[in-house]
Amino acid sequence: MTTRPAEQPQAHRSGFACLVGRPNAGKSTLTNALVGAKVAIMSEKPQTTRHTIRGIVHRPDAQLVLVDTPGLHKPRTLLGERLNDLVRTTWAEVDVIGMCLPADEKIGPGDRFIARELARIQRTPKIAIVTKTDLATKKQIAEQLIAAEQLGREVGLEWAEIVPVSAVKHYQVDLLADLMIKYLPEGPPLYPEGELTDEPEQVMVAELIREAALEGVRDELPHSLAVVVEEMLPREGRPADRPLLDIHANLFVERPSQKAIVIGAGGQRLKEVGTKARRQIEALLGTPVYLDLHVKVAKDWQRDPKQLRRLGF
Ligand SMILES: Nc1nc2c(ncn2[C@@H]2O[C@H](COP(=O)(O)OP(=O)(O)OP(=O)(O)O)[C@@H](O)[C@H]2O)c(=O)[nH]1
Repeated sequence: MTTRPAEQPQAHRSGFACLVGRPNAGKSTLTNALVGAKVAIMSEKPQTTRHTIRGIVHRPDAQLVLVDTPGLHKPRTLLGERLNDLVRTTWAEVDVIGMCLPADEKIGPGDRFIARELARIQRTPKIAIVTKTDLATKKQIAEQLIAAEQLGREVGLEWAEIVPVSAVKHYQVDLLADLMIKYLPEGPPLYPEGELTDEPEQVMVAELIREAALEGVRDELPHSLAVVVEEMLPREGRPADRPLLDIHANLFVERPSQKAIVIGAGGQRLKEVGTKARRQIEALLGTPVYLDLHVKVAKDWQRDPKQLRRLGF
C-alpha cells in the first residue's frame, strides 16, 4: 500500500486590486469578465467610470476585490484634481495594480502619463495587461508585449508580470486572476459569498441614468452632466407582492442650452431617457420602479467646490 504525502492546505488569500489604463483601454469589460457578471457600467466612449465600483472574484482559495477607479487625466478643473487624488489614494491602498494596454493601439502619451504616475507608487506590484488581443494579430500582440516592457523601463517601473488577455473571448482571464491573487496577502474572505458589488445602489442608479441621458449627445455634453439620486423609497401602501420603488433624481447641467438638449423638443427626449434608465434600474434592482427625473442648471458645477461636494465628488 502506498501512502501519499500529506497535502499542504493552501492558505486562503484575500485583498484588493485595481485596473488602470487610459480611457477605452478595456478596464470595465475586463472587470466584468473577471467577476463573471455585469457590475461596472460600460460604454463605447471614454471616461464614464467615475465612481469606485467593486466587483468580487470569489474562489475557494481566494477572494479578489476589484476596485475600478476613474480614469486619471491631466487635471484642468477642480473635479479633475479631486478625481486624480482619489485615484492615487486607491492605488496606494490596493495589493496589486493591473495596467491595461490595448493590443490594437500603439502606446501613447496617455499611457506614459499613467505609467509615470504608477512608477511613483513604489510598493504595490504592477501587472502589465495587454488587452483586447482578439482585435490584434499575433505579431501585433508580440510587439505590444515588448512595448509594454519598454514602457516600464522608460518610466522606471518593473512589471511583476506581463500578460495578454481578451475579456471578450475570455482568453487568459482566469490566468490573470491567478496572477493577481498571487500578490494578495493571506487572509479570510473580506465579503460574504454572493456579493458582487458593494457600490451603494444609489450611485449605480445614478450612473445608469447618466448613461441613458448621455446617449447620442455625448459630444455636446461630455463632462457637464451630473446625476444625483435624491430619494429612493418603497411606495407606501403597496401589497407585498406588488412593490414599487419611487426614485427621484436630479440631472445637473451647466448651461440652459444643455438643459434643452437633455429635455428635447416637448420633453420627448427626457421621456425616452427615463424609460430606458427605468428598465435598466428595474433589471439591476429586480423591482418595479417609478422614476422621476428633473433637469437643473447648476452653473459651472465642475469648478465650484461647494457644488462638487453636493454632487458627491
Ligand atoms: N474586441 C474586444 N473589445 C473589447 C475588449 N475589452 C473591451 N473592449 C471594448 O473596448 C471598449 C472600451 O472598453 P471598456 O471596458 O469600456 O474600457 P474602459 O477602460 O473601462 O473605458 P473607460 O470607462 O472609458 O475608462 C468597449 O467598446 C468594449 O466593448 C476585448 O477584450 N475585445
